Formats: sequence, C-alpha cells, structure tokens
Amino acid sequence: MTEQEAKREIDRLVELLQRADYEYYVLGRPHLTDQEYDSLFERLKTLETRFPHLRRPDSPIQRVGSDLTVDFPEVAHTIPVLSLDKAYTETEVLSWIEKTERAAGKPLGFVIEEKIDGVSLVLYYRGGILDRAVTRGNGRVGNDITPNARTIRQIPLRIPENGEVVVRGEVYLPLQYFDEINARMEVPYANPRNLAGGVLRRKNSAEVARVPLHFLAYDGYLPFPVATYTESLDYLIDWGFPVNPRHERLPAGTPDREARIRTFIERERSGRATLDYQIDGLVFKVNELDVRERLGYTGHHPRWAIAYKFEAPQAVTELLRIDVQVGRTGRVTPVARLKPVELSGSTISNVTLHNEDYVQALELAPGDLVAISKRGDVIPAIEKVVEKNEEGVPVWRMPEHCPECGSPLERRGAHHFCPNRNCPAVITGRLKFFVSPKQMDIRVLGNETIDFLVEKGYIRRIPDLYTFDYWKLLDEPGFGEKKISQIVQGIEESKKRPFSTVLVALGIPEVGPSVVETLIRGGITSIDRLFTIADRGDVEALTRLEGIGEKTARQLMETLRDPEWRKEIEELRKAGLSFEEERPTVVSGGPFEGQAWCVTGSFRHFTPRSKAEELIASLGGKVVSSVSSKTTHLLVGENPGSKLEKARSLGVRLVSEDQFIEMLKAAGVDPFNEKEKGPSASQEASEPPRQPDLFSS
Ligand SMILES: NC(=O)c1ccc[n+]([C@@H]2O[C@H](COP(=O)([O-])OP(=O)(O)OC[C@H]3O[C@@H](n4cnc5c(N)ncnc54)[C@H](O)[C@@H]3O)[C@@H](O)[C@H]2O)c1
Ligand SMILES: [Zn+2]
Repeated sequence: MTEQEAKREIDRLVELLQRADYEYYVLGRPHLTDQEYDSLFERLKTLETRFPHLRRPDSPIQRVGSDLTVDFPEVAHTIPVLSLDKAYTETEVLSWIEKTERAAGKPLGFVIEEKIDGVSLVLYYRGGILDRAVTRGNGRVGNDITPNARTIRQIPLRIPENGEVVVRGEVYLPLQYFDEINARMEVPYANPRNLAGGVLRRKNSAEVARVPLHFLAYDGYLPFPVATYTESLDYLIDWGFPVNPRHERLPAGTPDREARIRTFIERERSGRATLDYQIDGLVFKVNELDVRERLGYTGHHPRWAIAYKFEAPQAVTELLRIDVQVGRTGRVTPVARLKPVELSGSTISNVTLHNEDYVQALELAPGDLVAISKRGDVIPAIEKVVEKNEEGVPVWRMPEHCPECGSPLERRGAHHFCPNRNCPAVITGRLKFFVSPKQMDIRVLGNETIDFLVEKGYIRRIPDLYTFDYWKLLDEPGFGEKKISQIVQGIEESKKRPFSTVLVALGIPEVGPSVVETLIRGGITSIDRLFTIADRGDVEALTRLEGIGEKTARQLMETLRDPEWRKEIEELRKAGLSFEEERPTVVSGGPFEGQAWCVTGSFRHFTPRSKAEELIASLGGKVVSSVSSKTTHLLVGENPGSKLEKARSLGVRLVSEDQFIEMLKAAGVDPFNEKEKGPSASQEASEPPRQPDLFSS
C-alpha cells in the first residue's frame, strides 16, 4: 500500500467514523451496526499503526466519540470518562491480563463485570447530596442533566458521606418496558440503548420521569483512601447504590484463574439472552487502585481495563461476482464471491445469498463494498452494502436458465428451481447428501468418489448405490481392493440405519429431521402409512401434528404420489433399507412430560440443534417448532430469533443452555455421554401401547 493510498483511506475512515459518532451519540439513530463501526475502527487503528505520521489529531482512535448537545450546560469532569479498549477472543483477554501483570511487575487482582449496553452517566455528590449528574460528553466535558437523572429511582439523591464522591454507572431501560414505551415514541428507536439515550436528553424532565430508566453503578471515587476497586464497590453498596451482582472477583493469586474466567465468559454468553437488559460484552478491570493510577490512560481508554465483546467485528470487502449453485432439490442459490477477507480467524471468500429476493433486498451488485458478519459465530453473511460500485452496475438478477443443464428455471415461492430431475447437479447433490455423515453415513463415498461414479455413468440414481458391483472398479485408478471392500462394507452397514434416518436421507423437499421426528412421534412410523395418507390425500392426518404445516404436508404428499419417487423407494426397500421405525415412539412418564419446548438460536454443546430436541423428546417433552400460548419452555441459544420476543410476551419460561444442562442432569441424563442418552431402561417396561393402525386395510 502506498502512502498516498493510506492517506486517502485514513481520511475516508475518519470522516465515516465521525459521522457515525454523531448519529450514534447525539441523534441516537446510527446507520451502522456496532460491529461495522468496530470493524472500520480496527481498520483505522491498523493503518495508524503502520503509518504513524499520517495519524490525524481528530482521529476517533485518539479520543472518545462525543455525545455533547447544546440543550444542556457543559461542565468539566473531574475524572477522565473514557471509552474502553476492546478484545474479541478469550485469548486476547488472557494475553491482556498477562501483559498488564508484566507492566505492573506483580500478580494482580481482576474484576469481571457485565458490559451493560446503556448510556454512561457520572454522578457528583457533595455534602451528602447529588450535586450533578453529567453525561460522558467528550470525556473531559459533559452535559449537566441533573434534573433528568433525579427522576431515576435507583440513583440515590442522598448518601451518608459528606466528602466529594464521584460515581460512574450506566443508565439503561429494562427490556420488559422497551416495546410498550417505544410504541409511544413519535419516531421509534432501534433498541433500548438508543431510547434510553434519547430520553435522558429530553429537555422536559417530566417526560423523562415517565420512562422507567434504571441505573447500575460500576466505579466510585471516594474522598478517603481505599486500596482496591472491590472495596470501593462495597462502600457504594453500603451507601445505597445499585451494583450489578453478576460480577466475578478474582483476587491476586486466585487458583485456576484461567478456568474461572472461561467459565464466567461461557455462563454470560449463554445466559445473556435471558437477562432483562442487553449486554454487549464483559469488562475486565484491574482491582488494585494504585496500579490503575500507575498504568494511566490513553486519550481513548484506561490501560487498566478491557472490554471483551461478544460480537466479533464485521469485515468490509468487495463483492466480485455472484454465481448460482444448483442443489439436490433443484433449488438454485446465488453465492457471493468475495475478495478474500479475514474475519474472526478465518478467511472468507464465499457467502450464500439464499435467493433472488434476498439479493434484491440488499441491492447487491458486483463491485459493491459490502459488510460481512458471522452469524452465531459460524456462518458468514452479507449484512449490507457499505458503498455502491462506481461503475453503475445494476442490482443482480437470477439467470433464466439452469447453468448446469440449460433448463428454464421455475420460480416457486421465494426460490428458483431447475425442474429437471436428471440435471447432473441434482443427481450428484442428492447422492452426496444421502451418503453424508449426518445421513446414511457411508463415509468411504466422499464427494470426489461420487463425482467420479456419476461422471463415469456407473451410478445414476440413489438405488444404484445398492445394486452396482463395486468390484468393477478394480481397474480404475485409485480403487484398490482395500478401498472397494470398504465401500462394500459401508454400503452393507448403511442398511442398518433406522427408518427415521432413511426418510431424511432421501432428501424429500421440506422433510428434515424435525419433521420426521414429529411424524414418528405422532405414530406415523412406516413408509406404508405415509403412502396410504398420500393416496387418500389426507392432509389433516399430517397437519394435526404440531410442527407440520399445510405446505410441508402437501409437498410430502405430492412427492409420495410421484411414481418416480415411489419406484425409487420400492427399489431401496428391496435392497434391504428400513422403511419402518422400530423404536418405542412416545416416551411417557418422562420428567418433561406435559411440557412443550421450543428451541431458538445456536448452541455450544448441541449442534445440530436436533441433539437438544432429541434429549427433550427422550425425556417425554414435546418439541414444537413455533412459540404459542401452549409452549411451556423456550430453550434460548446464541443469536436467538424472533421466538424470544414472542416467548417473552407470552411469559413462556426461558431456559439458557447452561440451565438446560442442569435440568438434564437433574433428570439423570448426562448430555455429554452419548451412550447414556435417553430414558433409562426401566422406561421400556412402561412402553405405551402402539396406536392402532387406522389406515391399514
Ligand atoms: N453504530 C455506530 O454508528 C456507532 C458509533 C459510535 C460508537 N459505536 C459503538 O460504541 C463503541 C464505543 O463507544 P463507547 O466508548 O460509548 O463504548 P465502549 O464500547 O467503548 O465502552 C465504554 C462504555 O461502556 C459502558 N459500560 C457498561 N458497563 C460497564 C462496566 N461494567 N464498566 C465500565 N464501563 C461500562 C460505559 O458507558 C462506558 O462508557 C464502539 O465500539 C461501537 O461499538 C457505534
Ligand atoms: Zn439443471
């Protein structure tokens, strides 16, 4: 990168970040997400480090973003009120701790707190009364909003200490009030933090009083010497300040410190969705106050604290082009090809774009600069266009023909499909899915082998897998006796898979593991039952099962009435695959009996999510796919969807991953010991009678 290029990028970033600061702090209506902001911030920081002489004095790296407004008088702070340095991984936090102890020259104590996503406020007490409440402002000067702060119940107006006391804390709006209060706003706010910030700056404090803002204190400057932060927190608690009890104290020399840090992070990460306020990370702080003083501050943050953010920063990169891929169901998916970019430890160059509408909603065109994030920390997604391409390339459209076989594409709902059942992409896609580890698990047949077998014309359909004589491959390069006997053995073993696995592996549109689970738990335990239902056109028999909608039911029946699908299934049955489920279907008397569980988000210990669902079912609970008034529990993972809001509004019990594990343990299930999964043997004795087969003749 030339110096000139660097200068241009630095200028652009500084201006972009300054505009974002104004929108965020003053207007309360940001147009960037925090992760996008953090990503641009990190980029600027890298450039400033590489080109220190290009550093601008007004750079946001060198100072804190200002929330000053002209509506309130300005007053100078007597303490520095700054931002926090950021870390995005546990490793970064641990190395910061090490580095800090090295700088201090001795082992230190640390406190870990929740980083409340609210608005910073500094309280000044003199003669035992609240004298001033001041916003962060630009870190040196803030706005005096004392009348507004007085309306917040948790802020003590009087304290039993006459000297000068300064308390820092966070003003926030509990989530339970957000929707209702936001509905009353002329222009609704995007989140509780923006709302709290906007309300706190109202000129009329009677309006502020109508919003139940809350406060949590996290820093105290006392008029007498104390040695540690925790000591000062204890004084604050004594004097009536609300201090968040969810914090961890790690005195110098704490045994197993690293393990305790990891445990705390994990607990907070999985528990945050069940809190009544938003946190965007944790704050690690040095406990010894003399060390804090020695470490001091940069213009932007204290050197004695660091924020660990849950959400990794997003990356910004160029969209090179959009390709389409044809999947095993014939569905055509646009895929973004990106200029490779680093994002939380991996390099990203391809991202799925789902369908044409998705691309159009994002208004994507080749050449655009786009922001990428990792959803649930795994799947990268394009969040939005940060800057349009300069050549005026129009928004991308779906091609009219299948790129694999040339058939005209058909649109069904939101997606486009190649209708040609013999499209090579559909055939290899189905075969690869069928043999994949989560399905029939015929591992020796990897993607390359399948491609080879199809290309050579040895295998054209799934049943061919069971009739082809693999020993014919002896002459082919790469196929020795050993490999062939492994294939033959793998094929033989796959015949032992239960019906539920076979049914999913067939890849019937709309029919995934949870639908199959629902069918079987609902007593539809064989393919013949399904054929009968399909032949009679009995949609009801399927839709009466919670979790199976009209669309899924119709799709399933249409597929099962199709002569080609039927032929394929009959051939597989003849080959020895199982088309009837043999396990006891409903577990009764389990500890979760009578409960209806819904699951949202992603989990550390239960991937795929069906692992959690299986456990719930094995304990007698019902697993439902959407939250309704009948739902009793919502298991909440990382990045929960709209189900969480719905569950909250219905008062459904929220269960975090850790709580779930506790419940499993209480029910006698060790979720990490695969072999002991499910109810104990004693349950078999009370196996319920099979439902009478209403449909067999
Ligand atoms: N979306 C945007 O356009 C935009 C614009 C500007 C800033 N931002 C976001 O804000 C961040 C920088 O802003 P910032 O300096 O206000 O916040 P920060 O993320 O640097 O964190 C510092 C703030 O955390 C708060 N906090 C909450 N709990 C705390 C605790 N236990 N201990 C100490 N502090 C605690 C305090 O208010 C403190 O001022 C950026 O990283 C970005 O994510 C976003
Ligand atoms: Zn095709």
